[in-house]
Amino acid sequence: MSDPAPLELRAVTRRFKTEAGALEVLTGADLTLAAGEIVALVAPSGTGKSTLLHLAGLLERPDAGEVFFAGQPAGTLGDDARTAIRRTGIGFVYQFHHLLPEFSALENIALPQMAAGVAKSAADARARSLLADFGLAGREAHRPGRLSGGEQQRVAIARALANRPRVLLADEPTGNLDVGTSDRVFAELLEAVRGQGMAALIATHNPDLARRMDRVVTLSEGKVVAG
Ligand SMILES: Nc1ncnc2c1ncn2[C@@H]1O[C@H](COP(=O)(O)OP(=O)(O)OP(=O)(O)O)[C@@H](O)[C@H]1O
Repeated sequence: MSDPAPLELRAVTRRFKTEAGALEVLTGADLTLAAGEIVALVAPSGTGKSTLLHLAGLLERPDAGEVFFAGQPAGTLGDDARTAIRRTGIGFVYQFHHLLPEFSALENIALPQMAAGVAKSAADARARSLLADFGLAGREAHRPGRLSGGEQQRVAIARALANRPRVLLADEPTGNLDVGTSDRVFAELLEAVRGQGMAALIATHNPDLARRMDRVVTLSEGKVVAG
């Protein structure tokens, strides 16, 4: 039998209570990420991209349907087991870097590894190597406030890759950068994801960036369809 997909959302539904009544944002949406596949999620504002990423990242539970992580139905797991998967199996990159301002670039990348049980010396070595990969050798001791926007986002990407997750989820990962910087940082992100053989789901409003991925999907009436 072939290995299970790194990530599969099967018939997931998510509804919210609003003043106007119940809003069903996802209505039985299906999406499978094959091993090593990089999928772009391009859909108009408010159609449920972040909601889908929150379900995929085990940050929220669907109201119906199931999310499978490496074949395991995540709905059957308790919060501690889901947190453990989030910590080591899934990397997250957001539009705004969300780095810890009081810690150095190196510490921001080493800390999530140590939280996952890696010894400090090994975590520091991996952080140094990732910073070098992203052209940031020499910036190890800088706090985020002393880095440019592009550099901050590179550190955030390096942090997401630090535990060698199977799956990367990103919500407008370069949406906060100017066009030229966004282009370069995005290329580096794709190269790193491909280099590690990870599967990725990346939401973007930028059609040029979407075209560089393996497949484009969109959201229509609460379902995932080809983009
Ligand atoms: N916690 C919540 N409570 C109520 N409504 C919510 C909640 N989260 C999201 N929504 C609603 O669900 C819909 C989809 O939101 P979501 O953030 O997933 O959209 P999006 O496609 O990511 O939008 P954008 O591109 O603007 O970030 C929106 O109408 C939003 O107002």
